[in-house]
Amino acid sequence: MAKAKIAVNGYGTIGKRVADAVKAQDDMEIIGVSKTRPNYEAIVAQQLGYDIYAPAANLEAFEKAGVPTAGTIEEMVEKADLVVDCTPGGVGEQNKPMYEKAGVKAIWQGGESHPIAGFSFNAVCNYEQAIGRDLVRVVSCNTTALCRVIFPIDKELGVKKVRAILARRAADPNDVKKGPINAIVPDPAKLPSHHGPDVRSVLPNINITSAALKIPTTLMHVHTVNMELNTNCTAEDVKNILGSQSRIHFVGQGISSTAEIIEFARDIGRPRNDMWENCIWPESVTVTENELYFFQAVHQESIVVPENVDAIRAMMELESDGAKSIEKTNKALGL
Ligand SMILES: NC(=O)C1=CN([C@@H]2O[C@H](COP(=O)(O)OP(=O)(O)OC[C@H]3O[C@@H](n4cnc5c(N)ncnc54)[C@H](O)[C@@H]3O)[C@@H](O)[C@H]2O)C=CC1
Ligand SMILES: O=C(OP(=O)(O)O)[C@H](O)COP(=O)(O)O
Repeated sequence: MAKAKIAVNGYGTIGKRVADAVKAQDDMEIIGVSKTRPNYEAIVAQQLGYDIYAPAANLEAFEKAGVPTAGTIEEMVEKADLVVDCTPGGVGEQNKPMYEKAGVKAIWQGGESHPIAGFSFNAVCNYEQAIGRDLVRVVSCNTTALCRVIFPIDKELGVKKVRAILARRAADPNDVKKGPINAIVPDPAKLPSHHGPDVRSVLPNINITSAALKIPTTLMHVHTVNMELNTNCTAEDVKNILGSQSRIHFVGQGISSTAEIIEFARDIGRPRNDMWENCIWPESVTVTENELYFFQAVHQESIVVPENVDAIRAMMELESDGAKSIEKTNKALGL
C-alpha cells in the first residue's frame, strides 16, 4: 500500500519531532517541512533529508543563505494527503483556508481552540471517532497528560470529579524570548485554566476543574492530580490500572525531580531527551476516602508527538483499531 503523504507546516519544537516520528513509521512518509527562515534548524532539516518549503516572500532569503528550497508552503500543501500544522498557537487558524483550498486533511495542535477542527483527539480516549476525519486538533501537552490518566481510571473505577493543579514550565529550553526568570505567575489568574475545559473537549462527561501556575523552568511541567472516585479502591488498584497503559511510566530508582527524568531520558538514548510518556511517581499515588492523589511530570516538547502519529493513522484510515495504532507507533519510536 502507498504510504500516506504527510507535510509538516511549522518546523519548530513540535514540528521537528512530529516529522521524525512520522519518518520512523512504515505506513506514512514526510513529503516536506516548512521553515520561515533559513536558520540552523533549516540547515539541520536539510541534512536530515527533508525537503524544505518556505513562504513565497522568503524564498529569496533562503537562496541567499544557500539553503535550497523545494518551493512555497502552498506548493507543499498541494502535494500532501495530510498537513500537520505545528505553527505557533493562533497562526494555525490563519492557515485553515489554505488547507481547505488544497482539499487536504489537517491536524492542528493544542495552541488552537477546539472549534478549528470540531474534534479534539487523544489516542486512548477517542481514536475510533477520528477515523476518516478531515480535520482534527491534538490537544495540548498538559491536556494530553490529563486525558491519558483520567480515561483509564474513569473506565475502571468511575471518576466523580477531577481537580488538577499544574506547575507549567515557563518556556521551552531553546526559547530565549520568554520568561519568567524569577517569579511564579498564576497563568491565568482567573480560573479555570484552559486545561479542564480542554479535557472536556475530549472526554465531555468528566467533571474537572484546573488551575495553572507558570514557574521558571524549561524542562517539564508537573501536575498535582486529585480525583474523587465512584468506587472503593486502594493505591495498588490505581497503580495497576495506570501501569497497564503503555504511555504511562512510573519513575523510580532515585528519580526525585524533573531534572533527573530528563537525565534518565538522555541516559537511555532518547532522541532530544524526549519522554513521550506521562511520568508518575508511584509513591505519590495515595487513596483516602475515595479520593486519589498523585504527581505526574509532563515533557511538553514530546508528549503530543505519538498522539499526532496516531491521529494521522486514524484520519488516513490506515488502522481501524486504536490499540493497534498505539502499539505500532510506540514500537517504531522505541517507546
Ligand atoms: N512547545 C510545547 O511545549 C508544546 C506546544 N504545543 C502546541 O504546538 C504548536 C506549536 O508550538 P511549538 O512547536 O512550541 O512552536 P515553535 O515556536 O517552537 O514552532 C513553531 C514553528 O512555526 C514556524 N512558523 C511561524 N509562523 C509560520 C507560518 N505562518 N507558516 C509556517 N511556519 C510558521 C516558526 O518559525 C517555528 O519554526 C502550538 O499550537 C503549541 O501550543 C503543544 C504541546 C506542547
Ligand atoms: O501545550 C502546552 O501547554 P498547555 O498544555 O499548558 O497549553 C505547551 O507547553 C505550550 O505552552 P506555551 O503556550 O506556554 O508555549
